[in-house]
Amino acid sequence: HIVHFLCVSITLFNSNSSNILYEDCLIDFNFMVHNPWSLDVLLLICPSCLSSLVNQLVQTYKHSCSWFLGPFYCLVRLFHPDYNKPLLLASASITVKDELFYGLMRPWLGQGLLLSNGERWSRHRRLLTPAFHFDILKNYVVVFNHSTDIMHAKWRRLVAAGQKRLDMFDQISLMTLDSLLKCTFSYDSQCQEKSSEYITAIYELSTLVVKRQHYPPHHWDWLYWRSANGQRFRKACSVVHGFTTDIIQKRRTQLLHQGATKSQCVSEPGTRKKVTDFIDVLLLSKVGLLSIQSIQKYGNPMQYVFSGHDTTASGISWVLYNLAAHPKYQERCRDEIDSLLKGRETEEIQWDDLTNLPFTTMCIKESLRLHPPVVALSRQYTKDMPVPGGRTIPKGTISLLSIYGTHHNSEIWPNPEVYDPMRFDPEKSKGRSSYAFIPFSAGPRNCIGQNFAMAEMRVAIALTLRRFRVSLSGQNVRRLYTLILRAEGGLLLDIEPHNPTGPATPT
Ligand code: HEM
Repeated sequence: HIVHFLCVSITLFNSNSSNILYEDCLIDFNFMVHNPWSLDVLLLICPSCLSSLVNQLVQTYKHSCSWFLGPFYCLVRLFHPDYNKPLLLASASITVKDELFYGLMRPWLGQGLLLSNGERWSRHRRLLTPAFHFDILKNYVVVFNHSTDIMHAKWRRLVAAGQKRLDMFDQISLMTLDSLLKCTFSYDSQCQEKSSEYITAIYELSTLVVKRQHYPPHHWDWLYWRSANGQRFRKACSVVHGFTTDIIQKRRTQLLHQGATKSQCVSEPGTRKKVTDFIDVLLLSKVGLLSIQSIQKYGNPMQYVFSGHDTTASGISWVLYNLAAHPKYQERCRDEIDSLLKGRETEEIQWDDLTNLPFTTMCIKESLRLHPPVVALSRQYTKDMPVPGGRTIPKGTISLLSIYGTHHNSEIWPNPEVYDPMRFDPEKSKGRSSYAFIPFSAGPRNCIGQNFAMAEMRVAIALTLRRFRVSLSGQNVRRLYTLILRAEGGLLLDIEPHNPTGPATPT
């Protein structure tokens, strides 16, 4: 690590050898020259410059390019569907999630689905797939409505108190955390109304992982665990792990008393049999009720909360931002939602309604293209990987599949910076590669929660537009690459209550 640290410094200070990576980050390069001993100069990836850096790279290299981080790491960055395809479709047995990017999350998230590889991953994925069955997801729509209602009640109180400018990320990530904890752990955290040690710990961990990622000396465990941040990380981990173990223990005892079996987990398609939730699917394996130790072998279940709440919150926040920036699309979505709910006694969005919001869904997809919550995937392969043009990515090379880059590639998406929901009109989508739009990744390691996320996004967007108008706050919004795509300084939007013609009060 020390050698790498020095080599990275040399690379950074030698502008000739770093012309690709730092073309767009010259501001930081100047900063480095003036502060040669500041450890901050080793911020390899300047989060707020990175999105424009990737834009620039995509414009120059339409398919792929490579980066050298010191002499040790060669990264291949891919931005084209034809290049993404063979890598995304590679079997799990030769695909490895590399440690440079994912390893830092391991002390928190353990060896679960998100971070495991090979046979362990396959077993785990088979175990969890039933937890995302449509018959289970259907029941979550009630929860999505309810969590959104709680958020809107809070917004109304804030507006009444004179505060109409809100940071969407703050508001929406609490809402998605609330609903995810209810859906996955049957746990009502009330996190939208009151703060808790556990919620604070989750926030702390997300922030500390990003800080560590951007500070190479802390990639070295020995140093990190002795640092103040390392100790904060350890403390937050023990709060989160203690919390989940407790919830699982309680649910396990309940199931034990009820004599529950696996057959109760998933209802038969089309029937209304008892449906248990995610934690039950995890606990009730085909060999019977799993022990806490066996559950932990599958990794900390907390990772589903992590993978699910911040990503969905980023997705919803950027949709609202794009609709605030394009009032005509906002109005068109609102008309669609108003006519869907017309004549109903309640404002609840139901499962069957989700397929009846075609324009709103196009707006959501276009936002996921322009502002994908997960900006890149990182992989290593245990075999040489052939890509188009007779080229090969040598085995072991870190391959960054740039979701952001692919979605901003002008070869695939003309005028990529323009927000145009009509790109997702079924007629216009014909003939487009399935690997051109990959917010949820693709292939065997795609996002297991994508239907969950799309359902929650549609419910939250529909109810928000039904009850509020959103407009830009006038603040300059700059994309910020962290573990997920955020906005520098928060995503501030102005909200104004809107009274639809139908019933105005949430159920
Ligand atoms: C808009 C919301 C979401 C987006 C954009 C998103 C995106 C992604 C992406 C790109 C991956 C691949 C990551 C990689 O290979 O490194 C992924 C994996 C995953 N996601 Fe999501 N996700 C979202 C919501 C959710 C939700 C709601 C859940 C759970 C409730 C979830 C659970 C997971 C899990 C467990 C994996 C690992 C799957 C595997 O490796 O087999 N995600 N997600």
